[in-house]
Amino acid sequence: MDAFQDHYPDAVAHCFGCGRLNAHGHQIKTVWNGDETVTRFTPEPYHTAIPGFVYGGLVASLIDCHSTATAAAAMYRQDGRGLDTLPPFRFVTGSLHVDYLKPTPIDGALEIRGRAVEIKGRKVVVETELRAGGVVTARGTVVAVQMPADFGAAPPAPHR
Ligand SMILES: CCCCCCCCCC(=O)SCCNC(=O)CCNC(=O)[C@H](O)C(C)(C)COP(=O)(O)OP(=O)(O)OC[C@H]1O[C@@H](n2cnc3c(N)ncnc32)[C@H](O)[C@@H]1OP(=O)(O)O
Repeated sequence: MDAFQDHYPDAVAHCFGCGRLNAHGHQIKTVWNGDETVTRFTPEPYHTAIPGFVYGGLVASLIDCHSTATAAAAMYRQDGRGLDTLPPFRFVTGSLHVDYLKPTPIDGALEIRGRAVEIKGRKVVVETELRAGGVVTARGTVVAVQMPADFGAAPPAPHR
């Protein structure tokens, strides 16, 4: 199944967390599962915080990009539009709140599930949980806001 991120226009496909055109990034892939959205991501050994456990910044990044993707998909769904129809919905993070409930083990796939709980104007609030081995280890709330027309007017920096 196509992921939401596979439909991001090239101009906004360079994000470190979710851009398919960022060779150094996480390139997460998110899909619908009923009313929820799901991303699966397997951390690498170098994503370590304390040996055996995932760096919290990675957890936040996964929740962030999963949630902005969920915001866009929820807006398309509300409008009854396909993910690649124009004009595209593009969301950036206005606010990212993460509660770290337990250490996240690094030795296996992580599952991130989210749900749009509010859609109002240009804003979508997304609640997201991250699980390791079926256990919720982090919970996030993201306020995603449709990207203003003048956002990201500069060309993307070249990747090295
Ligand atoms: C599809 C392609 C996407 C690819 C990229 C994925 C992105 C991945 C995640 C990121 O890393 S994005 C980069 C980090 N984020 C930023 O750099 C955003 C910087 N901030 C801004 O550009 C502006 O502050 C922002 C666009 C978020 C909001 O400014 P606006 O002037 O467009 O919003 P406005 O003030 O009109 O507020 C619209 C609604 O959002 C709400 N809002 C805005 N900022 C908020 C905030 N910080 N916290 C809570 N709510 C916020 C605001 O209250 C309001 O809600 P209500 O309609 O209910 O009143």
